Parts: sequence; C-alpha cells; structure tokens
Amino acid sequence: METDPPFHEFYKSLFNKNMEEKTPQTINKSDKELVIVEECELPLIDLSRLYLSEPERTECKADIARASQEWGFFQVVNHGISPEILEKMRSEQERVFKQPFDRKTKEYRYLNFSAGSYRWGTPSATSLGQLSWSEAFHIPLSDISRSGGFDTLSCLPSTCYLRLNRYPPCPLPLEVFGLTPHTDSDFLTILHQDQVGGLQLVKDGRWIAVKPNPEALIINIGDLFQAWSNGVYKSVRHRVIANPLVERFSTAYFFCPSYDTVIESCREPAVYRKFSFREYRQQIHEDVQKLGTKIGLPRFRV
Ligand SMILES: O=C(O)CCC(=O)C(=O)O
Ligand SMILES: [Fe+2]
Repeated sequence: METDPPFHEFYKSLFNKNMEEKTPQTINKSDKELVIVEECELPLIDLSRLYLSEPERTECKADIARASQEWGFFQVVNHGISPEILEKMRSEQERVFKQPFDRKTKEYRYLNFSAGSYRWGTPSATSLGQLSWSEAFHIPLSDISRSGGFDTLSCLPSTCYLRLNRYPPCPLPLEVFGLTPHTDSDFLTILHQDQVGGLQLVKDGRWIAVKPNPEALIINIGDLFQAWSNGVYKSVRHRVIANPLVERFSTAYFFCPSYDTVIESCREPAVYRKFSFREYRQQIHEDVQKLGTKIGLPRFRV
C-alpha cells in the first residue's frame, strides 16, 4: 500500500514543463536575490532564567525581545516538555503518516479529526517552484481537547491549531521546496523539528539554514504580532528545503486570537491600520484565490 502522496503522477505536467525548458528553473535561481550562505544556530534562550531572581529574569526577557526584533525567531530550552514526550509525539506522528495514502485522504475520520484536515502538495502550483513537497494534518485544538479530554485546552481560542508536517524524500530538491517561502499568519508559532534539518529563514536579506536541535523548541513571531508591535518584532519569511534521501518531520503549534480580536498597533504613528483576525484571514484567502499567493501585512499598511 502506497503511503506517500502521488506527487509524480499529479504534478507530471509541471515536471515535464521543467524538463522541456532549456535552462530548468531552480528554486535558488527563482529566488535569486537571496543566496544561501551558511548554517547558523538561532539565538538560544534558557527559559529557566525566568524563574530566577533579578536581574536574570529581566535579562532573559530582554534577550527574547532582542531576538524577536533581530531574527523574528529564537529557540528555547528548559521549556518544560520532556525529551520523552517530544520523542513520543514524533513516533505517533510517524505512525499517522505511515497510513496508506487513500486512508489519509478519504478516511480522515479514523483519526477523529475534522473533515479537510489533511493536505498534501500545492493544488494551485503552476510551476515546480510553487510546489510544496510535503503532507500535513491541520488539527484545530478543539479537536484535540474533544478527543483527548484535555479540558485546559478549551480555554484557548478555537482558532489555535496544530500542524503535523511530513516531508517525504524529494527527487528534485533543487527545483522543489519542502515548504514554499512564507510568513506565518498567526500571532506566534512554536515549532519542533527533528534532526534532519531543512528549515531556512531570511536574515539581513539572505537565506540562512537553521541548525537543528531536537531538544529545543523554536519560537517565531507571526504576522499579527508584527502588526501589534508596530513592526518592532518581525514576522520573518521562512521555508523548508526538500531532502533527496530522508524524510523529515516537524510539528507546529499556531497560536491565534479569536476571529473577532482586533489587532491594533501599540504605538503611534501606526504602521498598519487596525483589523480583525477574521478580516486578515479573509483577505489572505481572497488573495490566494485571485493571485495564487498571500500578500499578508503589506495590504494593511496605512
Ligand atoms: O517544518 C518546518 O520546519 C517549518 C514548518 C512551517 O513553517 C509551517 O508549518 O508553517
Ligand atoms: Fe511557517
């Protein structure tokens, strides 16, 4: 039974188009203003410092604020989630994705998730550079609290969700992304990645590769946090490079406000006009439908 999504069959015309072109497009060329130079470690924050007395507490918060301004990304250790739980999450995730493809698409109910929680590839892609060579389960937190008896989760907005990502080995890693470049449309993201690597982000106008640390959690600022902080904290573009040999797993938790929440800059003069999260989501949806791509925050500049 095939477990991988049928990328080759479904995107055959894109592969053929790429072969026919005299100089096949590679993703590095198509994103040509940004060339990869190095692998680096994200700023590392030891969260246990928050429980110490002053000045450690304040210094820890200042480090977080600095990383959020300069990188939009940082990693945390001593976050309270044991390596055993992270390992268990990874092995359960592997089990879910190892189900036959047909079952993942048609029989989502076997997992007790809502309809439409499974996605793979990029249905709207018109070139290989727009295709994401990955599959994901997108699980509203309300589904988890309902099925797992985690009552404490029910006090979080129903818009929060968990995304389980799997990146199968990809035969054309220079032409196809694991996940195409994007910023996250939420407030804050918490990401756990395995040891394979592939996550890259833009720093000072260049793509850099994030050195994996499976013990750490990666935190990144989302679009709403950027707007709320009036552009002080950065929602940074990131992407995942496909791997030709090994599969990769990651889990992302997207912390979102309720749809009615109004995002308004905390400072004057405001860089962005105020908007509700509902309005933001609708605008993204509309842009993706009409233009094939997300515009995001630039739409809301005053
Ligand atoms: O897999 C990763 O490392 C990144 C995932 C990501 O950026 C996302 O799901 O939005
Ligand atoms: Fe992301």
